[in-house]
Amino acid sequence: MSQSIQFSTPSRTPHLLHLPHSQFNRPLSSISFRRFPLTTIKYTSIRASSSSPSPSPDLDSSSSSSSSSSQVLFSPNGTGANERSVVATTDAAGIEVDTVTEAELKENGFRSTRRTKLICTIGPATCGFDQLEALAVGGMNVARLNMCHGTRDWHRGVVRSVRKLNEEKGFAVAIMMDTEGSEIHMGDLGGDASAKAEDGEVWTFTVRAFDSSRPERTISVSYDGFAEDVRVGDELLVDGGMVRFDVIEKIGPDVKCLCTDPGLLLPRANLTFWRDGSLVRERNAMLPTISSKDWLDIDFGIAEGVDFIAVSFVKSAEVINHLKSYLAARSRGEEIGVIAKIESIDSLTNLEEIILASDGAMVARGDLGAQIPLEQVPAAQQRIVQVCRELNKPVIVASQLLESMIEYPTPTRAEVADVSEAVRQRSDALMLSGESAMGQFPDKALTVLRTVSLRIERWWREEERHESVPLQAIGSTFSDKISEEICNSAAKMANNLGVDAVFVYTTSGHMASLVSRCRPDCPIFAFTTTTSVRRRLNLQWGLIPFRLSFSDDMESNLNKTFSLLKSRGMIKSGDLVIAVSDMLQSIQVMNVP
Ligand SMILES: Nc1ncnc2c1ncn2[C@@H]1O[C@H](COP(=O)(O)OP(=O)(O)O)[C@@H](O)[C@H]1O
Ligand SMILES: C=C(OP(=O)(O)O)C(=O)O
Ligand SMILES: [K+]
Ligand SMILES: [Mg+2]
Repeated sequence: MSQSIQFSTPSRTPHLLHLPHSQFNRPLSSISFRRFPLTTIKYTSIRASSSSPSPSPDLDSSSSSSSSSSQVLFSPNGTGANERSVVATTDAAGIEVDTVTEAELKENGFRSTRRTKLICTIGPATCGFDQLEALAVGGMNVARLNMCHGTRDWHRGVVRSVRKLNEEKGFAVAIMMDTEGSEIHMGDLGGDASAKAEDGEVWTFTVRAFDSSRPERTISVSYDGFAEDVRVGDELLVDGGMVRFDVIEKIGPDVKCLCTDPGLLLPRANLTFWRDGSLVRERNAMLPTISSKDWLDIDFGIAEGVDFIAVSFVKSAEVINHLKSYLAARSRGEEIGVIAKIESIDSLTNLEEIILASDGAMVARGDLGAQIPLEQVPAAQQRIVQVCRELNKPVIVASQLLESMIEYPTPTRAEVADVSEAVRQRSDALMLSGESAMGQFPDKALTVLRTVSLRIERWWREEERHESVPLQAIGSTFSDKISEEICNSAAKMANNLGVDAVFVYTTSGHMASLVSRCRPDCPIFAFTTTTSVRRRLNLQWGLIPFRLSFSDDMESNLNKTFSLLKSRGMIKSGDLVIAVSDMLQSIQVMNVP
């Protein structure tokens, strides 16, 4: 027996309504001012136990709007080629689930699942198929490709391996392509892994390109205007201050610099120059956010079907809108999410409008810390996370989370505290950069993110620190407002009733994001109809995305889901579930039969 509230609209669920006037049978969208009487609140009860406990052809055929693959339920991190082939060949009802999630749900129950999502930058240390699989098994939700490094062929190889992993093992690892952007950076050191600059040495930074090997103590610079813009007396910072130089002389394309803070120069390291204590950024402001090379990379991303494009050095909402319309015109069908990287002063100035225009944001602390004083970075992080939460956009905290693990197998205590803080702020995702791209311990670094996330999330729940921050209303259409209210209520009910899980049935993924935004205590099982939406949902806090074909008949959907999940031991009779749906705009509370 379930208890339910349904917000019924005639266009969506005509069979639920008993409307007195024929005008009410007009589609919702065609009625402008008289929407309120159309929306009825209906208390009804649905028997969720009316069908057999195991999947049956009848159950599946009841979802008439579904595609022929309606029998297959994909979980977030699947495995089991055997089961897949059974499904493919017998067309029988089945479930595909990876050993990691399945074991987690079976052994420890719903509550044990990790809510914070994990992103790994893929590089030479992790680009092999087995290495990628190890990351997926270790909890990687999103693989990031930094187009600053590597060739397109190299990146294509990684994209295809991740896709193969998803197809063969049932994972839903999303791919995020990160643009190079046109800020100033060093060249690639002619193949050297690094170069050591010592105190008092004079180095040459030049806009000349080298045909053969790199001359001693010479660094090429990506930006042609460099020698022109820089002045004698300026301070030159590599990677926001990892190495420092004073500009002492300019000779044509060459700029002579005296090393004042020694350190390791890494290929393609970011360069900033400072004058009288302030960042010089006049010329940077004139560089395009998306360079011509970036546009080629974006075309590559569209062709390879990446899930997200992260835009480096965003300055305004305009560039995000521009890219989004480009993507809408080019990427037919499959949507690509645009993530704004907040890593410049301009992006902080225009934060709200940038985030509003984007599909998510990244706190890119590496470059941000080179553009604003380091002591301001934590407050900026807190603000970005908060604004994203308010505006319902996923937010990623990135860079140097476990930097020491590039070289060492265990993190510093300060790094663990930093990861904890990002989890405590309830950001959607944490990102590894060098730790997974070229570090010596990528799997161990991922394990640290996983275990720290789990522990801090548990602590949060044990302390019953339910959110007191009121979330502002964001829906613009009446239908969106209803969805938002349903999700807010569902999350509140879930906490108050101590339910085991919220189930959300969503086609676009929007309803799932609204539940995620409330950060309920229990995990959120998000059922969606396409693999691309399923992958995109994998970036958002608390969502365990499944692909499932479903109809607008919630009773049938619930019965089917219960059967499929029960048959694999992922839920059991008596578990308390709240189900919300965006087709029906309903909330139902029930025990699994
Ligand atoms: N595709 C790649 N190929 C080679 N090296 C890479 C790749 N991606 C990342 N790396 C290495 O990992 C380091 C850290 O990655 P990331 O933080 O994304 O880049 P950056 O240091 O340029 O901001 C890079 O400096 C680079 O040495
Ligand atoms: C994530 C960042 O960007 P990238 O690694 O591309 O410089 C950053 O600057 O923190
Ligand atoms: K980048
Ligand atoms: Mg950056």
